[in-house]
Amino acid sequence: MNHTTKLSVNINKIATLRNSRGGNNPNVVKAAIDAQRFGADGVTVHPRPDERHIRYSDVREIKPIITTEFNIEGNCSEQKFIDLVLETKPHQVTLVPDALNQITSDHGWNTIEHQDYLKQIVSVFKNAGIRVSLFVDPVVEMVAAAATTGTDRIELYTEGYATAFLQNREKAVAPYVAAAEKARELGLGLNAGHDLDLNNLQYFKQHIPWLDEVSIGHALIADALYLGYENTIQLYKRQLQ
Ligand SMILES: CC(=O)[C@@H](O)[C@H](O)COP(=O)(O)O
Ligand SMILES: NCC(=O)COP(=O)(O)O
Repeated sequence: MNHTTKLSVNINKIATLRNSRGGNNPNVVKAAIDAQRFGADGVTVHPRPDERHIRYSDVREIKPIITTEFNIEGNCSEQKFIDLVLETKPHQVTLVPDALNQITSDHGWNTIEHQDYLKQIVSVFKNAGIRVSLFVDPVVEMVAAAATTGTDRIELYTEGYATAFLQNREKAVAPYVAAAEKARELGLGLNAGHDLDLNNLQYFKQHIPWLDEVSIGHALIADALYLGYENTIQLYKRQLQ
C-alpha cells in the first residue's frame, strides 16, 4: 500500500497580500477553512517576530477552526513564539533557525552545534503534547544529530532540491534520499518543504515515498491565481499519490 504523504498548505502568502493594504481581504481564516474544505490535510503558518505576514493574533484565530492538522513553524529563540505555541497547542511545531528580518527561511539547524539547546527546547514542546519537527539541511550528520535531540520528525529544507532540479533532477534528489534514508533508519518521521511546486513535487515523492508531510505555500498560492484555489490544492494532492 502507498504511504500517505500529507499536504499542509502554508497560508503565509495570503496574509502577506492582506497586509499590503490593511483591512481583511483576503481573509486568512477563510483561507484556512477553504484549504481544508478543498482537500488539504493540514494548514501551516509561520509567524515571524515582525508579523509581516501571519500575525500572532491570526494564529490564535485559526487554531479553533482547524479540523485537519495545524503546523506552526518558527524561531524558538523568541519567547513570544514559544508562548504562542504552548497556548495554541498545534498538532505540530516545526522549529526553524531563522535570523531576525530574514526574507524567508534559508537554512536548517546545525543539530550538532546546538544539540544541548535543541534537546531542551524539544522537550518543552513534547511535554506539552505537541509533536516536534526540526528544519534541517539534507546532510546525513545533521539528521543523525537531530535524532538524539528527541525530536519526532525532521523537515528537510528543499530549496536546494528545487533549484538543482532545473539542471539535473537525479543529482538534485540524491542528498535528500540519503538524508531521508538516515531518518527512516533512526525512526524519525519525515517532512519536507520550501520551494516545492507542481514541477518538482512528484519526482521528490517518487524517490522518497515514505515522506509523511509536505508544507507548501509560495508556489501553491501563486498557482492558485491562475488555476483557482480548490483546483490547485487538488493538483498538488495528485502529485503525492
Ligand atoms: C520553513 C520554511 O521552509 C519556509 O518556507 C517558510 O515557512 C515559508 O514561509 P514564507 O513563505 O513566509 O517565507
Ligand atoms: N515549511 C515550508 C513551507 O511551509 C512552505 O514553503 P514555501 O512553499 O512557501 O517555499
